[in-house]
Order: sequence, then structure tokens, then C-alpha cells
Amino acid sequence: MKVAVIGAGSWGTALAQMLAGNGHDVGLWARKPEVAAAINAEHRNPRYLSDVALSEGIAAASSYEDVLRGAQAAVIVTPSSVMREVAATLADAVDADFPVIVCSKGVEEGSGLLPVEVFEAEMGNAARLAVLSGPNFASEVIRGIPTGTVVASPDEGTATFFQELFATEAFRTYASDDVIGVELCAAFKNVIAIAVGVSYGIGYGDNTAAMLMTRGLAEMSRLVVRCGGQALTCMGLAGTGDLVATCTSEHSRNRRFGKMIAEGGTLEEFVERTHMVVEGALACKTLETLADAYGVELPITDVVRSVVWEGADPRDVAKTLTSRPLTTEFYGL
Ligand SMILES: NC(=O)C1=CN([C@@H]2O[C@H](COP(=O)(O)OP(=O)(O)OC[C@H]3O[C@@H](n4cnc5c(N)ncnc54)[C@H](O)[C@@H]3O)[C@@H](O)[C@H]2O)C=CC1
Ligand SMILES: O=C(CO)COP(=O)(O)O
Repeated sequence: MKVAVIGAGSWGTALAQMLAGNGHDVGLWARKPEVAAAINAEHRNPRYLSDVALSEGIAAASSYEDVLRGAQAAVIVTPSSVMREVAATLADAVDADFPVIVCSKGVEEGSGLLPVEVFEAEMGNAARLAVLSGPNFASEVIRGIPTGTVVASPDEGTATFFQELFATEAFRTYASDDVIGVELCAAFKNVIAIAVGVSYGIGYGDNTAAMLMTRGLAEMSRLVVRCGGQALTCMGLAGTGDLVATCTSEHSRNRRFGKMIAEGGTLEEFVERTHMVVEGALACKTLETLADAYGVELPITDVVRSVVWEGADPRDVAKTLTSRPLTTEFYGL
């Protein structure tokens, strides 16, 4: 079958390669025409994972019309900040039961809406929508290094469709019906990875990182449950799995960004240097929208937001975490 992959950054490139390896024709949408042209001419992405030779089954284009022509499903891998415009463009181009899976990790700014809610608002028919998330660094996945992921949809048939579409021996896919849980874990773990990066950046140690990850998981679980997701999802690949991967790996842009900001760098410098998205920088704001709406305390997220957006000194705000009133380990779940 032909599959359209929307977004030719690191993750879109890795997923396109995997789908082509599974025998599918792939239409890969790249924002820049010169990137699409280079992929077609040289079978390499000139900007992301450029050391990997791409399958000849991948045809890139910078128009939706070209990549969607003849496609039977779409895979969304743009930064979460543009998901509404992607959904609106797609809505005009495909019919009402065309399957769409969102692999971006984030929450919409302003509304606090999760990816499937945004796509449903623009395209209707949530039953054909799904999300994919797990411990999935693109640079490892594209090299066939084993991992797993979660495919969640409100509809069992759609979850199974995408579960089978992506599964390889090295990429084990698990189906779920907890769309809210998977989406929130995906956005949340990036914020905690920034916190861990900041913590290392100011000279704290591995114990501190472990505490941030564990209390971050508690924070994530509180929000997931209050928003209607399942606590167990937080223990799975999209939750603990991705949290551990992102907080402990040098691959993680969010963790590296956290370290850099603690050492005096800025978000603009990081993006300028890497041309990559740091989803946790936006998520520390968008998750607060949900926390306010549902009355959930997110102390680590608050601190990350104040460091990233309000110029707070990490050493000072770290004290607001360690001086909080003593409490029981599991409250309010
Ligand atoms: N890189 C990874 O290992 C993984 C990334 N993801 C998620 O995938 C999503 C995409 O990230 P990456 O593929 O890593 O991208 P990237 O950080 O490698 O590259 C940024 C991409 O965003 C595109 N972009 C920038 N502004 C845009 C706009 N206005 N409209 C459309 N596209 C625009 C760029 O053209 C480029 O393709 C993010 O939500 C990320 O969290 C999820 C799992 C793994
Ligand atoms: O989501 C990811 C791995 O699962 C990628 O994380 P970073 O964006 O921090 O690199």
C-alpha cells in the first residue's frame, strides 16, 4: 500500500524508512522543496540522519497533493506546534474514513487540546485516528536497533491497522485504547527530560536525576488520571519507557537543551544550531493549561517553565522543589 508521511525531520525520515522496509510505497512530505529534491536525487535526507541511505521506495515531495496521491493512510510527524494547520490541510485532501496516525509529541498551545482532539476538530471521525509513542529515538530506530512502541486509538480496528502497518522484528508495536494517557505521557516526558538536563547542568548527580524521573512520573500520572487516562499507561512504554529513554540518553534533544540552558544557553541558540524541535519547551506551558483546568499540581513542570520562559536561576528554583511541605509518597492519584 502507499502511505503518506507528513514531516521529513528525524522521526519522519526514520518512520518512512521503516514503512518502506515493510514493503510499502512512501510519499514523504518535506516542508522545503530542496530537501524533497535531495531525498529523491540522492536517497538521503540532507538535513536529518544524513548518514543513512534511504530506500528507493521513498518518494519525497513538498506538496500534500503529491504525497497523498494514491495513499491509503497518513502518518503525521511534524512538530506539535503546527498540528492544527496540518490537520486542516489534510481535511480538505482526504475522505472521511482515511486513517491518520499522529506521531508528534505535544499538546496544543492555548487550548490544551491533545493531538487526536485537534485532528478530530479539523477532520471529524475520531475512529480513524490514532497516536504512536514510545522510547523511539529516530537515530536508533532507523538502524534497526530493537525497541517497542504503543499505538492507541479510540477504535480497535484502527489501532490494529496501524499496529500491523509499523510492526517489524526490531519495532514491536502494542495496541492500546488509552489515547489520552499515551498523548499526555508523550508530551510530559519531554518536560521531565529538560528538568534532568538542567539538574546535571547545575552539577547535581544521578540520585537527583532518579528522583526527578520518579517524581516526574508521579506528576505525569496525576495529570493522566485527572484528564481521564489510565494510570497503568504511565507504567508502560509510552510512559515509563519513554521517560527513562529520554531522561537518560545523550540522544535526547530535550535533555541536552536542559543542560545547555543551565549553562547559560537559550532555546533560540539550540534550535539555530540543531534545526531540531525541543517539544518539552512548549509542553511545560501547554501542560500547565491542562493542570489549571483540572486542578492538578505540577511542581517540576512549574520549575521547568520558570527556567525556560521566565529566566529563573535553576539553583534558586530547585530549592522550591526541595522545600515543599513533606508529604506521603503517593497522594492524589
Ligand atoms: N527525533 C526523534 O527521535 C523523535 C521525535 N518524535 C516527535 O516527532 C515530532 C517531529 O520531530 P522530529 O522528526 O524529531 O523533527 P526534527 O527536530 O528532526 O526536525 C524538525 C522538523 O520540523 C519541521 N518543521 C519546522 N517548522 C515547521 C513548520 N512550520 N511546518 C512543518 N514542519 C516544520 C522541519 O522541517 C523538520 O522536518 C516531534 O513532535 C517529536 O517530539 C517522536 C519520537 C522520536
Ligand atoms: O521522543 C523521543 C524519543 O522517544 C525523542 O526525544 P527528544 O526529542 O528529547 O530527542
